[in-house]
Amino acid sequence: MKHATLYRYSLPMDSGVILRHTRLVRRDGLIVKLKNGEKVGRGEIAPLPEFSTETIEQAQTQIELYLAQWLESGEIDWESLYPSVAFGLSVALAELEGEIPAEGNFLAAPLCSGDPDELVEKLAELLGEKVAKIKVGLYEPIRDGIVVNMFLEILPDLRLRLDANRQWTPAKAAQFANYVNPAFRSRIAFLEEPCQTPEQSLAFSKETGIAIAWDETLRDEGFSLQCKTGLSAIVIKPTLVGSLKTVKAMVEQAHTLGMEAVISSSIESSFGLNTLSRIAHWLTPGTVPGLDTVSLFGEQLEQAWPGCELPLKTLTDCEVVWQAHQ
Ligand SMILES: O=C(O)CCC(=O)c1ccccc1C(=O)O
Ligand SMILES: [Mg+2]
Repeated sequence: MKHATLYRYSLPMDSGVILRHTRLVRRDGLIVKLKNGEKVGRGEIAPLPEFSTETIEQAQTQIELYLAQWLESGEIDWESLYPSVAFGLSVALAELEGEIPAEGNFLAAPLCSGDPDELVEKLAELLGEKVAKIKVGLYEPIRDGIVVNMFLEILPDLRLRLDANRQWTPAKAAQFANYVNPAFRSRIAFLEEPCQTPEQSLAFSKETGIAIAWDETLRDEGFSLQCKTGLSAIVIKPTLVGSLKTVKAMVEQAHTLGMEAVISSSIESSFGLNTLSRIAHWLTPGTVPGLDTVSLFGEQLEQAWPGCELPLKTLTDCEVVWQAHQ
């Protein structure tokens, strides 16, 4: 007997979470639970406002339709699924078959504001590679350059991931680089999306010697991954990209081209982050994932993130919005 249950959650966020131009006050998402005999599999469907093309309402309507089809025939037309639905459903099906190893990689690269004391404290606790992520592009590029240079100067074993989310013109990107000592630039593991277009970002990397990474570019219409001078990594957000099969293909393609592939959070709940840490350990075992987002929440869901002491809501506390069996 097959059984499907869809839970809807709504978790409070920490006050300061801003996504592009929207304050994220609550995080809404779905947990799909599949049962087939004694086997159980669960996945999270959580389109991210300002980044996903689909809304939570559209995702819920679609998964309800596809769960009915799964119960009836088991057939799924993956091409027509929204990325967040494809990812969550593919995880639940993979979990049914025990395909995703239980062990997770919880050594997430700490996401830092610009407070040196906070970063020094977080890094002291880090086991493994001392790599941290700093968002740039929110203030003047000169300030960003001074802050990044300071971190690299005071912490000689630190490597930094930076992320400008395509905020800079070429001139602003050059201003930023001018304040980063050339001797330190090799410890910038990559700068995600420095400029408004991929072409400008590649030119920036060639001019400054600072390695870059694709994040938003992976989701541009008609994108295909190619080896480029200065392009050292891709940052894969499974909730924004699609099914596990699609994610695995992207990781394998990046590795074949000699690039790093980073499994990255789309601000899923602690339940979803636990799943992503297992996928990261499974598909990208030599790479620190970008999953340090649980502290953006006011509450955890079903599975706590290691070391996080936020209150834990269980699935039984969530609303069942759809269920059926065959
Ligand atoms: O990648 C990480 O380390 C954390 C995830 C992250 O930075 C992020 C989270 C939500 C939306 C966009 C981004 C981003 O990488 O641009
Ligand atoms: Mg990014």
